[in-house]
Amino acid sequence: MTVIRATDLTKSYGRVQALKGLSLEVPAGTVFALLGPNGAGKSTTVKILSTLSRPDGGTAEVAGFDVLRRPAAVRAAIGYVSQRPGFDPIATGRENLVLTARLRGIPRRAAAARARELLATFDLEEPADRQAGRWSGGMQRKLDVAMGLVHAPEVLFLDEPTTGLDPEARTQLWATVSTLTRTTGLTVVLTTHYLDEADQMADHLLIVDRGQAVAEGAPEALKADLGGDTVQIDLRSAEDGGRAARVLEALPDVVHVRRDGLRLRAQARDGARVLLELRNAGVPTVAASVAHASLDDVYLRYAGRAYQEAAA
Ligand SMILES: Nc1ncnc2c1ncn2[C@@H]1O[C@H](COP(=O)(O)OP(=O)(O)OP(=O)(O)O)[C@@H](O)[C@H]1O
Repeated sequence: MTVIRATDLTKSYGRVQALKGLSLEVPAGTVFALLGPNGAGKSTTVKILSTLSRPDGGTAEVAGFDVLRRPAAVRAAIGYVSQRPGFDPIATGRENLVLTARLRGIPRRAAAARARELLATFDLEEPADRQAGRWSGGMQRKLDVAMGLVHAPEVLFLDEPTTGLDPEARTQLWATVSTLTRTTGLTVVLTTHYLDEADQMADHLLIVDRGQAVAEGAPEALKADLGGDTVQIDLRSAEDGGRAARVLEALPDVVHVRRDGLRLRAQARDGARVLLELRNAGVPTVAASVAHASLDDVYLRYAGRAYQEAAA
């Protein structure tokens, strides 16, 4: 079942075209990640889907409601956790949750019960009655996510949920979110510029570059589509580079041979065999490595530039 469907979304801010016709479909009960470098258009997409911003063109439906015609119904069906903290630092964690629930129209007693339940789910019972402003960054982030879940939404939007968190807090948040989707059927849509986060968390991934979707699928499938191993070879001279490229291009099962100065990269079904063929052809190498294809390789293949380069 599809819980979000967006078609051909466009959005400009003055002369900046943030979205140039982006479409997506999110299956219910999954973690769906929008991955891309800063400025790719991820936040703009999430803001449109959560009714915080209007598209210039295109359509979007969330939980069966059109975002432009039924914004109130969409808002009732979703939770939204922005990049910036949303809790009141002077109030305790419990007070923040109860207040959020009351603002959502939940009666007093039920609000207190929901707060208790969420504090337990997010392992926040210990600091619950201390001011949230004094909590650790990881705890505060969990509180923000818990506040987004107070009214038990169908869909939870998380904009860059782990930016600024230490590795342990990130891992904890990933674990909690994936448990939630498995146990409650919640659909999570998150944006991230971390390749490892997208790789580990997402059931389904949409790679966004310059306002457009460039690739889509399960992380494992996207990597597998590249054809197995990534081979990287460093050569001594441009002449050796040319020879090596010719050897690689003549091999079956080797694709996307790219030269970058004295470095050669290619996708191969059997990376070790490629290195052997190069040795048999007598091409000397300075260094060589074989690794499973990563999301970095997926990005390079579909966006046509390295992820680091795009992020810079
Ligand atoms: N309110 C705004 N006014 C002007 N330009 C904007 C505004 N919001 C976004 N933009 C521009 O639109 C483009 C897409 O921005 P968006 O925030 O959607 O990207 P992003 O992929 O979410 O990146 P980030 O992680 O930096 O938020 C960028 O060029 C950005 O500078």
